[in-house]
Amino acid sequence: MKYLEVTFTTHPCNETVNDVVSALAGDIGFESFVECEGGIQAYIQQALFNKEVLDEMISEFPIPNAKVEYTVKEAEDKNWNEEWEKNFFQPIVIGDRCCIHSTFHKDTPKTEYEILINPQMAFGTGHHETTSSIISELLDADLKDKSVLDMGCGTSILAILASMRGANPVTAIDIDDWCVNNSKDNIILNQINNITVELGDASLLKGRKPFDVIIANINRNILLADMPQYAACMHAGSELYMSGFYVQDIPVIREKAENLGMKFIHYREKNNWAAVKFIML
Ligand SMILES: C[S@@+](CC[C@H](N)C(=O)[O-])C[C@H]1O[C@@H](n2cnc3c(N)ncnc32)[C@H](O)[C@@H]1O
Repeated sequence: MKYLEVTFTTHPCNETVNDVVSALAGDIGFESFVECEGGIQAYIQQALFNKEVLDEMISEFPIPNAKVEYTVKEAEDKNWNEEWEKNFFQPIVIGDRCCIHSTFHKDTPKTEYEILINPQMAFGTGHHETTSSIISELLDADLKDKSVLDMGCGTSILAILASMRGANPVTAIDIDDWCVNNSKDNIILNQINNITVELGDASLLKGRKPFDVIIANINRNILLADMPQYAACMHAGSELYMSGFYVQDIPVIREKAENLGMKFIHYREKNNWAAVKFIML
C-alpha cells in the first residue's frame, strides 16, 4: 500500500501546536507522527488523503496566531521498517506479563506471554500507545474459547495474544496486503494454528456469525463508519475493544456505540490516546 509523507511546519513550533496538529491529522486519517525539525512528519495511506479536508483543517486551526504549512511527498514503500526495525524496535514488556520482540533480539525478559513479531511494513510492535493499551485490555479479559475478530490487524499482534490467551477461533482482517502477508508470517513464527487472516474491510463481515469479542485499533473516522457492521456481528454480551483515537474523541465514539445498543464499560489513556471497552446489551 502506498503512503504519503506530509511534513507540517508549525509556527510557533512547540509541543502544544504540534500535539494539536497530530490530533487533528489523526482525525482525518493520518496514522503515524514523527517529530522533525520545525514541526511534525505524518503518514497517511494515499487512498485516504484528501487535500480539501487537510486545507480545511489548517484554515480552521484552533490555536489563535499559530500558523501551519505543509508539503507532501510519496513515502518510500520499501525497507522503511527494515531499517527502523533493526535500529529502533527494542523488546517491550507490557503489564509485566507480555514481552514482544523480534527474532533478532537475544536475552529477552521471560514473561507469561512471549510474542515474536517481524513487522516489516506493518503497524503493530506493541510500542504504540494504542496497541499497548489494547494488549493491557486483552491481558485482563477472559478469552478462553471465545471467538475473536481483530479488525485492522496490522502485524496480528493482538490476534496472536488473543489466541495465546485461549481465544478460539480468531479472525484477523486488514485492508492492506502487506499487513495480511506480515500477519501470516508472524502467526507461523508464533506457532499459532487457529487464526484466519483475510484481506479486506468491514464489508467482509456481512452475514457472519457473531463474535464473542471484537478488537479494532484503526482510527476515529473508520471506526465511526464501520461500527454498525461490527455491531451486526455481536450478540448480547459480546465485547468490543477499540483504539486509534484521542481521549477527546471518546464522547462521539461512545454516542455511536450506545446508539448501536452497547454499554460503555471503561477507557484507558496513554499520552492522550484512548482505548475503550463496550459490551453489547
Ligand atoms: C493502527 S494500525 C493497528 C495495527 C494492530 N492491530 C495494532 O494494534 O498494533 C491500523 C491497521 O488498520 C488497517 N486498516 C485501515 N483501514 C482499515 C479498514 N477500513 N478495515 C480494516 N483494516 C483497516 C491498517 O492497514 C493498519 O494495519
